[in-house]
Amino acid sequence: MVEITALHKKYGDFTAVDCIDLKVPYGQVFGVLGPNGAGKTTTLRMITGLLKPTSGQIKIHGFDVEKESVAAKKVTGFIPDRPYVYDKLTAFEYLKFIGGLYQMPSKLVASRMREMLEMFELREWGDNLIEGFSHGMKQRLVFAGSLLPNPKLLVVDEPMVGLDPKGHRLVKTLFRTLADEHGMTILLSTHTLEVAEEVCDQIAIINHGGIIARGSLSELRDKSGRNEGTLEQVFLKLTEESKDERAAAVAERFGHLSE
Ligand SMILES: Nc1ncnc2c1ncn2[C@@H]1O[C@H](COP(=O)(O)OP(=O)(O)OP(=O)(O)O)[C@@H](O)[C@H]1O
Repeated sequence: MVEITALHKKYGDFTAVDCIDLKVPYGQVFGVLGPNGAGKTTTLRMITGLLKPTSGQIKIHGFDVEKESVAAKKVTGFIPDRPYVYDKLTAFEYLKFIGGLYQMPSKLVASRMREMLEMFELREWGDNLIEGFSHGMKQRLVFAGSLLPNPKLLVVDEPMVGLDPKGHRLVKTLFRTLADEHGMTILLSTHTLEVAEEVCDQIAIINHGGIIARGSLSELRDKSGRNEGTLEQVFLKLTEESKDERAAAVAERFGHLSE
C-alpha cells in the first residue's frame, strides 16, 4: 500500500532523511519512532505530499505521490501534530470544507459528517464555532475530518497530543478497528511508546534520518539483545549512542563549534 524507495530529504546541506526504503501493506498499523529531530515528521510530510523529497519515490495505493499527486492525496488522510483548524467556521462547516477538498458528493458528506461527529463525541457541537473548542476537541475534530473521505491510508503525526485518557482509549481502539475491519493502513509517529506497543503491528525506529531497526516488538527485542522488556527499554537500547557518535551528529547538524 505504501512503497518508499531510496527516500532522501536535505535542508540546505543537512540531510534530514537519509535513504529510507519501506513497504507497508494494507490493514497494518505501522509505528514510526525515533528521538527528537530523527526525521519522523519530515518523512510523514513527504508521504502526504506536503513536502517534496530531494530524491526517491513514494507510492500510495499504486499512485506516485509526485507524479500523480491528486490521486495519491485522494486516498490519504493526514492528522498533523498540531490541529490547524479554521476558528471562524463551525464544526459542520469545517467538515463540509474537507468534503469539498476531497470532491465528495454532498449527500455523502452530510451523512458521513454526522457519523464522524458521533464517533468523536462532538455530535452536539456541530453548529458551534471552532474557536470555542478546547485543544482536545479540536484534535478530535481533525480526526473526524481526516476520516470523513474514508481514506485508504491514514498518516498520523503524534496522535495523542492534547487528548485526555478517554480520547487515548478511543483513538487506540479506532486504529485497530480501522485496520482490522476496514483494511486501512495507518502510519503513525509517536513518542508515546505505550501506544506503539499496544496498537502497532510493526515498528520502525528512525535515528539521524535512517531506519536503524524494523519489526514487531518481539523482533525489535531480539535486535536490541533484550529478550524481554518494554518497548521503552528496547527503544533506549537501540538508540543509545556513544559520546563520540553524539558529538559527530551535533557536528553534522550544526557544524564544528569553536572551542
Ligand atoms: N524546514 C526545515 N529547515 C531546516 N531544517 C529542518 C526543517 N524541518 C526540519 N528540519 C530539521 O530536520 C531534522 C528532522 O526534523 P523532523 O521534524 O523531521 O524530526 P522529528 O523526528 O519529527 O522530531 P520531533 O520528534 O522532535 O518532532 C531536525 O534536525 C530538524 O531540525
